[in-house]
Amino acid sequence: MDGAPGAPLPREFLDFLGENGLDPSIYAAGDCVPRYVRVKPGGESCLRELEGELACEPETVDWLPGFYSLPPRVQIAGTRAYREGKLYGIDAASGAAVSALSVSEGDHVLDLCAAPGAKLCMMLDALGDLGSVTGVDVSEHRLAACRTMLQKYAIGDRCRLFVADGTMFSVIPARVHSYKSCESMTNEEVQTFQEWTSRRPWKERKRAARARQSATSKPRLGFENPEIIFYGKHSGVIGLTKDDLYRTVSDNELLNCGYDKVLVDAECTHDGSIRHIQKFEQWGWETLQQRVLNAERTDNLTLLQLKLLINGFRLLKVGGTLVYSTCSLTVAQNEDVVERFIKENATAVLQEIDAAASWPCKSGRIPKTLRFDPSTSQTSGLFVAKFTKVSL
Ligand SMILES: C[S@@+](CC[C@H](N)C(=O)[O-])C[C@H]1O[C@@H](n2cnc3c(N)ncnc32)[C@H](O)[C@@H]1O
Repeated sequence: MDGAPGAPLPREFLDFLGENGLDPSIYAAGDCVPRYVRVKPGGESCLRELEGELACEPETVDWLPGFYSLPPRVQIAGTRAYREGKLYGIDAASGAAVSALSVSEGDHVLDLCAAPGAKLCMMLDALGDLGSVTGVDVSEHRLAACRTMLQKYAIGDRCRLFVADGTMFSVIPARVHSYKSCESMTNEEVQTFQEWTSRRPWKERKRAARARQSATSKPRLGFENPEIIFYGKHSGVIGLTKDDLYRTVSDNELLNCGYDKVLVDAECTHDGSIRHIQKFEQWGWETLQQRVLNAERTDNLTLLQLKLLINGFRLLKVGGTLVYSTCSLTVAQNEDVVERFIKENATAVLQEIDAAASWPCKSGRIPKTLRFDPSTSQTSGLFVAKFTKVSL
């Protein structure tokens, strides 16, 4: 298989699609899927300038407010609007997954697989002047990129970021801490979190370096202690003690004080992402075998996806909303995971995504779940399921 652009997909990948009941023709749209950008609320004036710089007109995405489509091969990184943090690249199907969560002012939101963070940025914009977003990712360097994004787009005020295993993460929402912190603040001896700065005091940097060193000698997955790597001014962290921040509550208490909204945008084989698949033309098709097609990896992934979904749901309050999404189109990583999850979680109920009536997607194998496929949606491939937690 040569690496020429537009080269046919390799036999192994076609076999993978066949085994998973996927029609290879959905990839035929690959070269025509537009590039999407989201303009930050209030930044729409940059569109005229963008049109001049890119010599093409950004087209409004009718079904998704704030989104614009551009020709597939346009590069936005050199534009002024991008450099000045007025827009960022995010696929429209990803935007739909966030939209399905219906984040509103005052919500306390958990993003359990947050990095590199385009969806997290979109959720922060929806928060307004109240609430918080807690971003979690197991990959420190990917989450550091997410922190850079928050700083670039100046939207991190109500956000906190934890390097942690999402299958075990247990930090409670910011509103629960703030109640407790009033009591703990009376003891001046207790060390509390100060305003976040990238320039940490020498002692703290030394401690973090020691922690990092010992972490590299242990496998990262399975670690139990989350590490906070960023918190904004109004994220509810300042003034807390470490004990307060990392205080856990029982599963029963979580029913009342859990997160209002949870996004589980789970790690997956990325086979629905046409741009991701195209990258293997440069990386070499043999790496596709290891990173996408390997059956053992897929089995481990489906287990990871289920565990992430179960833990995300555990941290959701009664009446709250959880969205599960992947950029794989295989049934094993989507409907099968959803089915197993519902079977084991009696309080989880699938919800209709009302806004989807105008979206260019199809129903998944399970009613109320959705599939965006590149050929019909003109977006990257994505699966979305929305749940609520009912009390029994
Ligand atoms: C599909 S990406 C998330 C994309 C992200 N939501 C966005 O919009 O930019 C999946 C992420 O899951 C993370 N991940 C993998 N295993 C994890 C785990 N056990 N806990 C938390 N995050 C995990 C990966 O590091 C990766 O960043």
